[in-house]
Amino acid sequence: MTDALEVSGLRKTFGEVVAVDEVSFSAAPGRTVGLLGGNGAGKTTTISMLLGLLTPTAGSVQVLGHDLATDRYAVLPRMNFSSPYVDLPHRLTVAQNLLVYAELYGEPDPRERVRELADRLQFTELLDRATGKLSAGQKTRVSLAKALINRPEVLLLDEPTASLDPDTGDWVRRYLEDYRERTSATILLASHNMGEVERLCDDVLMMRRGRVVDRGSPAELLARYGRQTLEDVFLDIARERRSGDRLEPVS
Ligand SMILES: Nc1ncnc2c1ncn2[C@@H]1O[C@H](COP(=O)(O)OP(=O)(O)OP(=O)(O)O)[C@@H](O)[C@H]1O
Repeated sequence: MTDALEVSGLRKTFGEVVAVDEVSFSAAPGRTVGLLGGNGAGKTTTISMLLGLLTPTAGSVQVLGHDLATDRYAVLPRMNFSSPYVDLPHRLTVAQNLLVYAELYGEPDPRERVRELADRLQFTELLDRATGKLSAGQKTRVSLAKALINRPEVLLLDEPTASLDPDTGDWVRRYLEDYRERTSATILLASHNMGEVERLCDDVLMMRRGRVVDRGSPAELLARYGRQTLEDVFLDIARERRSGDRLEPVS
């Protein structure tokens, strides 16, 4: 079976700054891969290259069997993303913004698709509000609706529950689990929320200064570091102690 995502030797430099270095991983259809790392670790830069928004300095990205560098238009309609860093136009209402995307993706009945998503993600009462006047949490929900509008087979999520209160955050996580179950979508999730990563991800890549410094399923990582939570594993990696070139967990 072809992997839905296949990333090989990905590298991105901005002048002197090496933002992403030698990142390789793959994800089979239906799997969820987590990107974990502190501020500046390279998560957003990696996602931007997977979307074709940034051109890699080196390496390759295959999505659903297509090389993103040469064949991106074959695959962009089948993927989508949400990111707190991308703002929708403020003056348009939520419905107007989402309609633009529904039309762009060629939905046969764009208005019905927007109504359906607003209903599913429980923000029907926001449809006629100006997008710029929404709270951060409301924007996050609308951004998720935008990400799901074309029923993506590959979904890239940068901090999907940022700014959500715990109850709404939990609701979004359940929604994503349900979406994955219904569609077998492949999800790449960058998050600072360790509980979220532990719950949703089959595989986790731990990033530090642009590199993947450890990887495995949440259970494997917990066992390897002898920790109870991914948060503790994360702290071990963030406060690494090196022996030669080997990364050793801090006891
Ligand atoms: N356009 C740019 N020009 C110069 N440097 C950049 C640019 N974009 C990112 N960087 C640098 O690349 C590195 C990785 O940044 P990136 O945004 O990918 O990290 P991140 O893991 O998403 O961090 P955060 O958790 O804070 O969002 C950082 O050192 C950042 O300053």
